[in-house]
Amino acid sequence: MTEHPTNPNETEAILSLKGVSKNFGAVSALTDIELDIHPGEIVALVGDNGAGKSTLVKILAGVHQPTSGTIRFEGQPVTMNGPADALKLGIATVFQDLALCENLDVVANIFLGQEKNAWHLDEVAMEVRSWELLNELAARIPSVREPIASLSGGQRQTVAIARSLLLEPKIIMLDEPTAALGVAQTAEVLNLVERVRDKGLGVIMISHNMEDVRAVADRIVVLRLGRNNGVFAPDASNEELVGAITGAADNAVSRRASRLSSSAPSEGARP
Ligand SMILES: Nc1ncnc2c1ncn2[C@@H]1O[C@H](COP(=O)(O)OP(=O)(O)OP(=O)(O)O)[C@@H](O)[C@H]1O
Repeated sequence: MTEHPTNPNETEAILSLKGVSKNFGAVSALTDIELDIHPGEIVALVGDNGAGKSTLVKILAGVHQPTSGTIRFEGQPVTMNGPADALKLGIATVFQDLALCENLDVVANIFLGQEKNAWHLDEVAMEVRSWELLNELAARIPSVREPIASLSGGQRQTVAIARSLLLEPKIIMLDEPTAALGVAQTAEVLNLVERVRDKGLGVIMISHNMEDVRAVADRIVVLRLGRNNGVFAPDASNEELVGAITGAADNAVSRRASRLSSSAPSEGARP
């Protein structure tokens, strides 16, 4: 893992959640979530199916509104009534489906949804900006005039990430960016995620792949049944992470946790 320039603990959080809950009717999808994201850090959000990861990402993307709790952006409490509000604040999201148009080329996809932008119809300016964004990510795209249909899974993810950087966000959320990618493409996308972090953005990455998470994350935040269930350093063992994710009652993880709770705080799990 590359060294990053700022120590998250010394910088103010860009995004800070306190006591965020979300109910869908009688279903409590999230309860009292606490989460801080600092500039220049990758926070992995992990949890089993139904743990609340997507709900949390949708709240931060402005798709859902929390039932209660406070979201602060750069210290100010904010309300996001829709995805446009999140984008305007500087929170970009790359959803798992990527939302790319197969038949359009890379430039058109990067500028998709920017129809009202002054430069939208300036083909040369758009192409130049597309190359800039891709070069910043050191992305390997053969031509920005290729239709998306001819690109690999990793290249598509790259285009979707480049597009999310167009509006110069401060936070980027990536939902399973390496799902369904092969080994080499996964490595390439993880390098890309690190470059986004090294630009000083706060990155939230949802993943089910603990190897990927440990490879790039600065902190691993576990959700279980809609609640915070521990924050781990990337050197946490698989056993610790799986224990927190599944809540396995009698295993090395729970025994370690009870041992730790009766002694001094440790560097490892902080449930
Ligand atoms: N629109 C909705 N209406 C009702 N319940 C919902 C809605 N969205 C999510 N839920 C419920 O909220 C809980 C959390 O779901 P969520 O999709 O956020 O979990 P997840 O961690 O993203 O799971 P997965 O890894 O399977 O995507 C689940 O019990 C789910 O059924």
